[in-house]
Amino acid sequence: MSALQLINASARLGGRVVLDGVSFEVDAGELVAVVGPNGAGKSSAIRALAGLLPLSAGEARLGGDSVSRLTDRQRAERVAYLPQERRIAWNLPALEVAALGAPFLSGADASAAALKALVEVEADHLAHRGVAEMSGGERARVLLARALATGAQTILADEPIAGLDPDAQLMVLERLHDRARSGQAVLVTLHDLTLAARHADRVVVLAEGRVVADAAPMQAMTPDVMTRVFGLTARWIETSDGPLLSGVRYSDGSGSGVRVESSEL
Ligand SMILES: Nc1ncnc2c1ncn2[C@@H]1O[C@H](COP(=O)(O)OP(=O)(O)OP(=O)(O)O)[C@@H](O)[C@H]1O
Repeated sequence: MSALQLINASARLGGRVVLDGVSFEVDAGELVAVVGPNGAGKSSAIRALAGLLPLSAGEARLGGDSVSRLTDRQRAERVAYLPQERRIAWNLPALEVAALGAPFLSGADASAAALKALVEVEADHLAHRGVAEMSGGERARVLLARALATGAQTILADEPIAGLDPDAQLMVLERLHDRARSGQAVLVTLHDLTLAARHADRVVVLAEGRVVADAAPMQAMTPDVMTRVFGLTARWIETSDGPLLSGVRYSDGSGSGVRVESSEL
């Protein structure tokens, strides 16, 4: 039984189809990355699995049970959700914010779990600082610590490395990888395709609310898929640090028009 599953999931927002028959699953012990262009439906898929986006058809399952039939408490016990939005309403110290991730523990145990999670994301030096007085990247680490403090079987992290410096990006992916290796199921959305290739066990490519590919990274993000989904002519370069994606954007988005820019992705 998979830790999480979307089965033919469809959803609409504001009258638009945002998920259109999406199916994929993540097993315990796996780190799976969802990639795709802006608006592809990545956050919608994560929100559906967290029980925050109702489906018009199909099913989202956590631990084999339909998310729609779980109580709020059961969902909170089974899933840690790191939203893309990093706003925190109150200027609480980081330790207290991280402790919110462990609501089923008593005060001292919750604080211990929170501190452990802050250490894990190398943010324990921020433990007593108010989150409103932090940089965006520092706050991102605190919110990741809050998600890790839950100890839930499944971690859903929506763009967990956005806005982080390069060292912190690698650190966060390594921590999530560690969590997968210790038996949790981890689903992340990523825009950095090179990091997705290096850190994910599997990559799900979404475009316009549909799954275009679901396979090991190099099988999922083929040059053909890069062209069809991202409008890039892309090639993977093998380096001693792992694969590196080099892409060229063409002005007509087809991968075959006028070359306008070259970049490392
Ligand atoms: N509250 C909303 N009301 C209406 N449409 C929405 C709403 N939120 C998102 N959408 C639309 O749903 C589609 C999917 O959005 P989603 O946030 O899932 O994409 P995404 O792949 O996560 O994008 P990004 O990479 O930009 O974060 C987009 O077309 C978006 O405009």
